[in-house]
Amino acid sequence: MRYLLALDQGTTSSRAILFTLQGEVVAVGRRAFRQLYPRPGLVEHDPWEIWESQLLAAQEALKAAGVGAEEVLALGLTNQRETTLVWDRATGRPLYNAIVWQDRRTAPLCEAFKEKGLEPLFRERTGLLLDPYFSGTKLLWLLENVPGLRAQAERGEALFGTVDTWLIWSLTGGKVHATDPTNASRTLLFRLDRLEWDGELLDLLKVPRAMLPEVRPSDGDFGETLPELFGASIPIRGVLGDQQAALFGQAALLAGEGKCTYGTGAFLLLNTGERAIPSRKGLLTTVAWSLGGKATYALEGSVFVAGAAVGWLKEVGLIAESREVEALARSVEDAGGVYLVPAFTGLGAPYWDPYARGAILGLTRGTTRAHLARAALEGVAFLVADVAEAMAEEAGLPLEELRVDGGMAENDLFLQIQADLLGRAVARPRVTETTALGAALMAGVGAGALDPEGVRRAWSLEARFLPQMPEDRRQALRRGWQRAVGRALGFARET
Ligand SMILES: Nc1ncnc2c1ncn2[C@@H]1O[C@H](COP(=O)(O)OP(=O)(O)O)[C@@H](O)[C@H]1O
Ligand SMILES: O=P(O)(O)OC[C@H](O)CO
Repeated sequence: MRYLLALDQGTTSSRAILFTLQGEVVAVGRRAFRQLYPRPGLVEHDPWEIWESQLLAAQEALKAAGVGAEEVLALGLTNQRETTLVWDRATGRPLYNAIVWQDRRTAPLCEAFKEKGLEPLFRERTGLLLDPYFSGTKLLWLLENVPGLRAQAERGEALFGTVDTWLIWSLTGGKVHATDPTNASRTLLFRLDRLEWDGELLDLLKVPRAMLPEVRPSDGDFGETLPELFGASIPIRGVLGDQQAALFGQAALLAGEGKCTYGTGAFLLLNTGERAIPSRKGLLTTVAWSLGGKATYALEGSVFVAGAAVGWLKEVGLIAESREVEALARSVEDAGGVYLVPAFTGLGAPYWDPYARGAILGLTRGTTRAHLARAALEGVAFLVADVAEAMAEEAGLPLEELRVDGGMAENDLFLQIQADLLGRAVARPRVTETTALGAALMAGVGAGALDPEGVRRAWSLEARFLPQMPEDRRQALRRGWQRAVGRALGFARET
């Protein structure tokens, strides 16, 4: 029993990593799946593709390591959050595509709730805002638009889940319908202080209670995988949302410690300990994890587009591969006065405008591909700097150093830009798959083989980026950025 298996179901790929109990990577499996964009602003995944890609990735990791399932102590599961699924209890058949966290279709629904003055109630109970990002209005949309779904849900025949719940259901062959508080805390249906579904919010969003999963602690018992999947059954002992898993995997275990993960989006989380700190500056209050039923909270700044901006550069043919962006952006000293606001799916923290759209400003005849590439990297770094500033003011806990991970954190130039625009050090650990590491370590804790100190021991520094930009230059750039954001806000409202 020497291994922990992490399943990391992300927005663009499903990964599985086999770790030793000390948090060393043994083998990796990875499968991409399709992104479905039925109309501008809509983003869906096929639930079967989520499941199949995740299963194949896990089988691939075990095979690559030459390790049998009976040697795996426990499985930890982590996932893209908020993405909303519904399926049939009897057959396990999905009743619609998964509506992805980036999807903006419920902007009008959110607006209607806001007009009724309900945002303060949602904010106080759930720590969230009324934005299409979260599961609650996506589920309401499904209940109102999928023929027959509401009646099925009321009879307990249709189930709701975020991606963790869908995968636990699939892994256990439909025996377990459960989630954990970190995932539940992203639905707009869950009370932060009591760690339970909120009856009043369920009524407002007209969600039948019978379709909701049971909420178990992040280090709880989530059943066992079907033996035929991996050759023997593996206990599922850790479940948490991917950003919270990265916070755990970055060993940000104490209040005042934080991290930013740059995957498809960028998510800055600050551990606030036992205190759930309400935000007035566009941050979210969320559950970091619950260990043995005791919750640790976090403040979160959610930036919807990070690596996805680099993905877009690829789609429009400016680069052939994501990693090429670094050399291209490095070939110029600065962005030449160009600002790229990556509001492709609206803006999240701290602006929260589902009608914002991407914008490129400051173009001249001298603007080159390289300037655009650099402006894309800077746009992400500016948004994270906006979030970090709000966070420092609100929590009264200034981040001394930002721990970073995720696909985009492989890019040294980007991390230097981030340190410069933040005016703070940025630290990259040796294991950058911290999301998977966090899930594996949580499973180790759930299985009784590790304590949180073991998590701290698993972290080590690989590189540190120190701010080098003069303060007056930083301020001037950030003022230019604010002007550019002002132009992007509200752009899609008319359409
Ligand atoms: N060298 C790089 N520079 C900038 N962005 C990169 C680089 N390598 C990968 N990315 C971006 O990182 C993202 C993938 O990161 P990952 O952590 O795997 O995301 P997710 O978990 O959201 O699927 C992609 O959007 C990709 O464009
Ligand atoms: O798939 P990622 O890593 O971009 O994470 C997605 C977030 O969980 C969305 O809230």
